[in-house]
Amino acid sequence: MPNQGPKNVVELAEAVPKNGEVFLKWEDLWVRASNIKDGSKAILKGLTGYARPGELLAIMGPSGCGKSTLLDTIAGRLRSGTRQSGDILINGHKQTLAYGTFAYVTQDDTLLATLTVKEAVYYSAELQLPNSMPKSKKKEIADITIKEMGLQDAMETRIGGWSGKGISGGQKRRVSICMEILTRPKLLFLDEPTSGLDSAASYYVMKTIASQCKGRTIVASIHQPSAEVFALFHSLCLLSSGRTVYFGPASAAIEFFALSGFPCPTLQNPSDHFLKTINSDFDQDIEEGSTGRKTTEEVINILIKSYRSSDKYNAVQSQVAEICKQEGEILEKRSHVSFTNQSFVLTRRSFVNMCHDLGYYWLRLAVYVVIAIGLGTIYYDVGFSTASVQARGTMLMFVASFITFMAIGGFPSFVEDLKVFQLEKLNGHYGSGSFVIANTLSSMPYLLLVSLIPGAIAYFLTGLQNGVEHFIYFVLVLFTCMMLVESLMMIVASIVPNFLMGIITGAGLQALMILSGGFFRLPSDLPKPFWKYPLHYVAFHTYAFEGLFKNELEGLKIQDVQKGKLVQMINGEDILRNTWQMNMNYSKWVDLAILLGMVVFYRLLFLLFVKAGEKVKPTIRAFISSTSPNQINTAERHLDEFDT
Ligand SMILES: Nc1ncnc2c1ncn2[C@@H]1O[C@H](COP(=O)(O)OP(=O)(O)OP(=O)(O)O)[C@@H](O)[C@H]1O
Repeated sequence: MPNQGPKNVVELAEAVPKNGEVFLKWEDLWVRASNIKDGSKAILKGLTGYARPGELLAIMGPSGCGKSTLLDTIAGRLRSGTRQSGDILINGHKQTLAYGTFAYVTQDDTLLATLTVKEAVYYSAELQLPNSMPKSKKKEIADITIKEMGLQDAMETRIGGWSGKGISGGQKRRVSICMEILTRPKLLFLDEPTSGLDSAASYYVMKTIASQCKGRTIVASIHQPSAEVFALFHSLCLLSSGRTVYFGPASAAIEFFALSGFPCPTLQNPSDHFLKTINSDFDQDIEEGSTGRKTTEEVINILIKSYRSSDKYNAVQSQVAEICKQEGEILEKRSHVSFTNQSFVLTRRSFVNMCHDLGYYWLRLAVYVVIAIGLGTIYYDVGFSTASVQARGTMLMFVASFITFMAIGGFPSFVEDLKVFQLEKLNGHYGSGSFVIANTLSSMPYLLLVSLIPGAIAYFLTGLQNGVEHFIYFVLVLFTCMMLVESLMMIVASIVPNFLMGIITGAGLQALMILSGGFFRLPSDLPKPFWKYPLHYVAFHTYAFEGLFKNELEGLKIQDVQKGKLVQMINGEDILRNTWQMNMNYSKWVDLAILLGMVVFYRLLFLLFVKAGEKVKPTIRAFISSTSPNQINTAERHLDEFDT
């Protein structure tokens, strides 16, 4: 049975710290969106309503009527490009919803495709449930929640996504809900929790959600609920083009429509009737009692007028005034799992994800092995003649630039990771620092493998300088360069929103760095502005070429043979200085140290960009809400009111 009944819910409620109940009210809420193409338009037009503990409030309306915008606005996560005005009070106070005081299930399912349902929920439980709770208890809560969402049969199935088929869309929806209700939040927002679910699954999911209402405030936007699901709602907020058509007890909506002249036909699902009546996207005339047919726009206006003159409207106003008077507790931010624990759990999760995802490293390993064999056969046993100097140089250049360049191949997988991170960060599960640490640590063993195996094949087939130290140095430079390319791509991903544009940008940046690295044009021949200063010194390829060349030629004697006779032995150091114009004032280890320093710098830069985004967005939001009464100016209001 998917629903384990209220017993488990009560047990779980006791397992998490008890917070106070949450009363939410919004009054005269206006939201306008501005974009270059359409100019400025009102999305929400003077909405007033409330949500109370112990109740499930459903926001319904045709597609595009503003359901998600209303949820986002009351949850304090309105997207950029929008302005709002009006009051939103939580327990009678203007307060920002902090971590642990609420949960938000978004409309899109952003999940790690390679994890199984069980893994995804277990890791989420470890990340969200308090440090003090034993691991066994966290697992128990995760198991119960999985069962409540009817996912017990899919526990061992991969979630799946762009890289392969996994659970169904409806099951993904349930996994997303599952992960957000693990902490049994006092305030829960759900944006279309039943989209993609069949009618039975919708019913069970909504029944589970409704069964958790005790002491909790739940607001859900919903499309087309069945009659059985509709019966689970306590209150209904019906919207049309950002205006309230009805707000009040869900059970009284049928009567309201009937009294307004649009009775629900017998045997018709009430929610179907409501949505059909107020959907102006397909302007069909609607029969109204004895007065004949009306356009949908006319019908909506009749309903809005009818609502504003009804006792339901007055009841909402007095309920809102009542809630305003109750000065309840300020919601306390729940403490996060410790930073060390977050990093540890995320590292494990990321390691498993990388292992399961063929595209992250395994495919790259296979391609690198093929390329390494190719390199090894082309430069097979390169020898010690003067001709070998050029061969060694081009072979090392290929390794330092083109092999590392292909580390870009992991970008699509990283972009998927980043989406999950951004959502979980928004929901407050963990911070950017632990994500960066986890991603760095989990990728290291794979990068080492990807550098070691193909590196060894290419190194020994080519017959590069003998000695363990030389080989280890070669692998370390390859490993560090790959980390650098990955770090560079992380920075690109945090700035460029689109994955194709990200690949093009990352490839372009690397091409510029390869050009200025001192191989294709010797350092002294590089044009001074830009190519030499600063690019030659900024490009990591400069230090990679320098380190690998020094590693190969220092201590090596090159035989200058002419007409079968050995004319002279040339010192590798002389070749480095005179032919390749290498800076010999410092050792190859300094080059490696510079490369490692760059890895740290790039990762910190990524963290900074993510943090900057984190800081800027709330500041903008705070600015919007602090100046909210004047944000939508009077002229705009008049225009919108005229519209309504
Ligand atoms: N930031 C924005 N900029 C411009 N327009 C926006 C913005 N956010 C929302 N809109 C527009 O506002 C309207 C309402 O959007 P919203 O996502 O709230 O609708 P919805 O009722 O949740 O729709 P659906 O049921 O299809 O998800 C839509 O026409 C949408 O295009």
